[in-house]
Amino acid sequence: MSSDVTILYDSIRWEEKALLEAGKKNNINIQMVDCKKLALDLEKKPEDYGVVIQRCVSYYRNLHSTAALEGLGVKVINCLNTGVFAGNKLFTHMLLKKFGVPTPDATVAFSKDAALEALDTQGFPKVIKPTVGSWGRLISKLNDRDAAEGIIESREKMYPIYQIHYLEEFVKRPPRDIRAIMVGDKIVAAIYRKSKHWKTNMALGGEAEPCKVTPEMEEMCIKAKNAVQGDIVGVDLMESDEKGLVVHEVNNTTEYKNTVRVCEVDIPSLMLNYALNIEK
Ligand SMILES: Nc1ncnc2c1ncn2[C@@H]1O[C@H](COP(=O)(O)OP(=O)(O)OP(=O)(O)O)[C@@H](O)[C@H]1O
Repeated sequence: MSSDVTILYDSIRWEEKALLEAGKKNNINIQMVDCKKLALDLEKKPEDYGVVIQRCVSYYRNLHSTAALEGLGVKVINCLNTGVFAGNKLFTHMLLKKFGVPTPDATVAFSKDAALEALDTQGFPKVIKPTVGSWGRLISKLNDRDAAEGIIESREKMYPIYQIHYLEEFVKRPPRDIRAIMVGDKIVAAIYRKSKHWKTNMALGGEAEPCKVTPEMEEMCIKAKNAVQGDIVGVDLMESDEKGLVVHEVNNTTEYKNTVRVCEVDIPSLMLNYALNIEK
């Protein structure tokens, strides 16, 4: 079967089902491909993919299947560079700075001792994040040296990626952050993620409310998307008491279920139409 758009997934969430439904509704010829069942002959371009919308949850599967398909000449949204850049909080931080997008101040340290020394100098609280990860996992607030010592020591026993100690200023802000969904150069919808916990992720029990898009927010999100060379991304922002809006993350395989629910915008149709119209 040849298709106009391929949805590449490794687990079917609400978002992937919604893309399939939107394809039917808009008469777009789409196919769903389970990446776990895929074996790509790297010597031969697959004929029938059309534009691929990359939806794999697994970081490694996502990155490597994008690399293979893009290398074979298939257009993938988002591209490999976006997977690499947006998939890593340190890489994103450097690019946001380069493109003039306000972002929380950060320090990267390459050993426990160096991290603790930086914390002793800069003070507390700080937020420590794995450079690769999502849903708020393994992100901790370091309130004092005792907490920092324990958390950083346990990270030293984990996979090498967790030994890259990425430390952010703790941003004082209202008890919420913002997720803005960008399709091309437009924020198609945005939500506040409110929570009693300092981590406002939906996966950790945050609640969604519609957020009004301002020109300032849109301009900042376009820059953030371009910084990581993205097409369809979720930009996460905080309203810092000191600095105003700051971008803390760009998601290259963004979830949008709650944004659709509270904003009533047909994001899956907008995504498919964008994919169809993109220059191949
Ligand atoms: N520097 C910070 N200061 C204060 N709060 C922060 C800071 N960084 C993140 N947070 C809070 O912690 C939450 C998780 O952080 P972040 O978005 O970086 O993690 P994540 O694992 O990539 O989550 P997701 O993939 O769901 O966006 C944010 O939604 C925000 O509420």
